[in-house]
Amino acid sequence: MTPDQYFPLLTTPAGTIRHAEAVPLTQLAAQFGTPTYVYSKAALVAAYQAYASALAGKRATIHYAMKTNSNLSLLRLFGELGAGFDIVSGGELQRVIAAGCKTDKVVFSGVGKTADEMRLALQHGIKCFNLESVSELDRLNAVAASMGKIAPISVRVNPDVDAKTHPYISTGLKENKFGVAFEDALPLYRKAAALPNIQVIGIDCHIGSQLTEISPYLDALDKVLDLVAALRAENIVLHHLDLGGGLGIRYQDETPPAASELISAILQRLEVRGFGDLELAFEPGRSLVGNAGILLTKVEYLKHNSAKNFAVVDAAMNDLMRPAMYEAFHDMVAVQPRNGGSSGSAGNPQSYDIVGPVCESGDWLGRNREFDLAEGDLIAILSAGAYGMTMASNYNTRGRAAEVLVDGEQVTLIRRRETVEDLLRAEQEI
Ligand SMILES: Cc1ncc(COP(=O)(O)O)c(C=O)c1O
Ligand SMILES: N[C@@H](CCCC[NH3+])C(=O)O
Repeated sequence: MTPDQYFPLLTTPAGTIRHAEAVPLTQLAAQFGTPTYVYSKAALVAAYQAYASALAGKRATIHYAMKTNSNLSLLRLFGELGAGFDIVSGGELQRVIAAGCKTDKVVFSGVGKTADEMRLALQHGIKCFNLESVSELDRLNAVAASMGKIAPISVRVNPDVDAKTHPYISTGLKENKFGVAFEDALPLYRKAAALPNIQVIGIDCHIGSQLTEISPYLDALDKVLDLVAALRAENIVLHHLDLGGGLGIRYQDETPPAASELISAILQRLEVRGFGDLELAFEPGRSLVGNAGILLTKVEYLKHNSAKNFAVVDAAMNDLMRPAMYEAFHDMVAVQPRNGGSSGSAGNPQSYDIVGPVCESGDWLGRNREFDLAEGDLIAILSAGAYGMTMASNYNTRGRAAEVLVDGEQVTLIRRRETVEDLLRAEQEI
């Protein structure tokens, strides 16, 4: 796997500077500073089109799971391409509105929806609430009644299948907090169908994230279809089937199926089981943005002791949480490889731990990486478009990174770097 297969990272003909599309990363660092998230419009569009073309001719909606990366410019781009959104908070709905996107293709997931969030979603006429408990159903019915509205719902079913992913990002097992246990779903639907301010419209299932195999999807689908059939027998007819998100990407050596392979396997199973007529919904996140983004960072210091070589960079766990949180692997490349080496390892390579300036031993971004480095060098951390900026924090009073969108030769700053004034403002207002 070469870096260009993760992200359109190009090398100049002279082999000296990596580019994001047509723009040298050195130029972006000089213009916007570091750390900076850089996204490729071409990569975003290609990832979306992979789903859209696999679903061409079908009644289906792609709801971008915006928790993955909720920058307004990305939302606008996906909205223009035809996407709806999967949200998990009222704040995310306000982002959809701020981006100028339609709210009638929004599905609302999450185990803890507040009454205020329900009200906001009902005011804006979202497509569907993906319900995760019986208490939530009662609350939604009451909120909708108080507004004189009917709330459209799906039940998010927890099919108890092993998604074969990291335990922290598996959501479809009994012990996970998500969804309604398979055996409780039918009674919940019966109850929902009888409530005056609820309209049953669909069924939903999301079994986890960073899935690299098709079989767990099909196992979940089979169980969900059993429920659809049981509901039909009781005259509870569903209009759509939402299979969630979860498709993995390649960070290192994973071999996830392409979106087209996953979708064709799902469509085939639906046909075989006699449910080819169901309208479909998907909630992809990571597979749309993960490999469309990098985090550009600068080496501040090289530090050596008898056990380790450290490259202290200006990005940290507060910018990219995934290594600290899940021991996740993110590949890295030198922006100006020395001596023509692709990762900067051709001259005097050494094994480095790439660490940030935050006061935690867990503040590392990569371990035992071969690099030929000097202080001041730039490193591109790959596969950083998903769950990067959205999980960033201000720990150590560090302003969050800038975000830049590249489209060919065109560069747009889509979020400026946070200043300390930004961080102090809410406290000084009191
Ligand atoms: C309900 C729901 N839908 C969609 C997603 C998107 O998942 P992914 O980024 O793995 O595609 C998530 C996150 O795992 C989720 O919780
Ligand atoms: N935040 C996780 C994925 C969580 C998925 C949310 N349901 C990650 O970085 O991989």
